[in-house]
Amino acid sequence: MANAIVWFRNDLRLDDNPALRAALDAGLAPVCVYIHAPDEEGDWAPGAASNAWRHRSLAALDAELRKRGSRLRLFHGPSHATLETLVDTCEAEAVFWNRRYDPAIEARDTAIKRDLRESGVRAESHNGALMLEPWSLQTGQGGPYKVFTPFWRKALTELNLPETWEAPRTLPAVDTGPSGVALDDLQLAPTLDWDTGFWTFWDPGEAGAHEALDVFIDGALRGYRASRDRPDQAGTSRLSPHLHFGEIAPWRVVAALEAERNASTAPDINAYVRELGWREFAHHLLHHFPKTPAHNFNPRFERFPWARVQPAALDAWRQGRTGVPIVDAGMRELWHVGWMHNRVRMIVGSWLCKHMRIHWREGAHWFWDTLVDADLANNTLGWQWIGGTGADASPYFRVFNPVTQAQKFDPDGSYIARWVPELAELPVPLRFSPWTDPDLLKSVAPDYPVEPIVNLAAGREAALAAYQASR
Ligand SMILES: Cc1cc2nc3c(=O)[nH]c(=O)nc-3n(C[C@H](O)[C@H](O)[C@H](O)COP(=O)(O)OP(=O)(O)OC[C@H]3O[C@@H](n4cnc5c(N)ncnc54)[C@H](O)[C@@H]3O)c2cc1C
Repeated sequence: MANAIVWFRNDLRLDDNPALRAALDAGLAPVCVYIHAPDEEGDWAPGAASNAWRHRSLAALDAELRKRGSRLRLFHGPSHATLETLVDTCEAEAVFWNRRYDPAIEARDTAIKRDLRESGVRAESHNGALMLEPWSLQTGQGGPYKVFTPFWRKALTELNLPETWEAPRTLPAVDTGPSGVALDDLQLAPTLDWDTGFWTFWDPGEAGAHEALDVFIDGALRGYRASRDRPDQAGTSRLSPHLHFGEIAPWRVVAALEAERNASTAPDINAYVRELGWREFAHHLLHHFPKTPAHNFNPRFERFPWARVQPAALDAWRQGRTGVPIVDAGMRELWHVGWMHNRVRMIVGSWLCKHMRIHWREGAHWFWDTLVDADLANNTLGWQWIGGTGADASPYFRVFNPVTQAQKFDPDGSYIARWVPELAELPVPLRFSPWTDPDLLKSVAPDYPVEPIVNLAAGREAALAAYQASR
């Protein structure tokens, strides 16, 4: 049996893995490799939380491969040269991989594919991450979509999801070629154990992804439409890091949900699939507007008077010490868990970009380093949306009031009490705005800021004035 390199990247799974399947369908024995090359990711080398996740996910993938008689070989980049060496030393006829869509990676992969083909090697990339390729939909005028609703309406008419595919129970063992380096040599795991809190919440790897999906289907799916906005409840699937690392295919998620469809679950399933649609839209935008991770989608914001960054104020936001409980709860959840509820991502983002008037890029970079689901397409869309600078965005003049947001989405203050425990002794209404009773606040939580770092009303007015001035 001849060999093929299967180059794993953000597709750290065996089931529903089109590249692995292509190698097997071609009658080739897969040599499974992962190449660590963060300097090839342009300005967006993976952050610390992402690396911590990847370390465990690679270990899980290797364990799954070994159960089947194969193994994962790990290498340091550069990717191009490493693949060429592997083709020679493993006597491989072909290289298969699943596509990634980050601009720097797309450019790199295009060059690698061209060069491999020119040297007579079969080089093939597949879609392992999305329900629709980012370039597959066009507006009536022939351009990219910039608004989600028409994009998704069109996408629903074009969706043709693949059947799910189970990887074989055994895979050929290939002995030729280098065995690679040890996982620890990639230095992905943190040297200080700041991530210990993560692993009570998460189980990286394909089995963990399947488990998270099962938990969601047995629990939060029913009622998702309403509870997805409630950070005080386990109302969402928490599949985002699993989807980002490709530990589960989106079409497997949809197939599992569709199996539950009936008159009562249909609204929740439709709402969930629509959220997956935002993920598709984010990749569509990133593909067509590759500069948006660093530049405002809406060019008029190039003139916007963002505030000069005060390091102490930015640190207060990052560390959850702004004096606004729902903002601080979100930022502390992020630090402890590597994840934050979507509603709270919007609240902390609005606070940063509007009340503090700090450029959304600062927020995007902090999320990039601290989120286990950090994803260039989704993070860019999320920050440009909440910053008001994006394609289909919340307008800049819509300034979230963090007190009314907390009252609405954390009505008994339990999310705040969980992540800002020093405020748990306060009566519920005061947990939303503790500065309104400074004496009680000082007696209950002497170390908590007595007032917000930006006055709510004044910050809102200043943001709106800056917006007006830049029009
Ligand atoms: C400022 C900001 C930054 C964000 N950064 C990221 C990021 O780096 N990575 C990331 O995956 N998501 C990001 N999001 C989107 C969203 O917050 C997360 O996808 C969601 O909270 C993940 O939780 P879940 O899996 O339980 O979501 P669920 O509600 O269970 O949704 C299911 C899946 O749909 C997708 N999805 C849901 N909402 C969105 C959305 N608004 N945009 C794109 N895809 C979505 C995700 O893949 C998610 O796993 C960001 C949102 C904001 C406002």
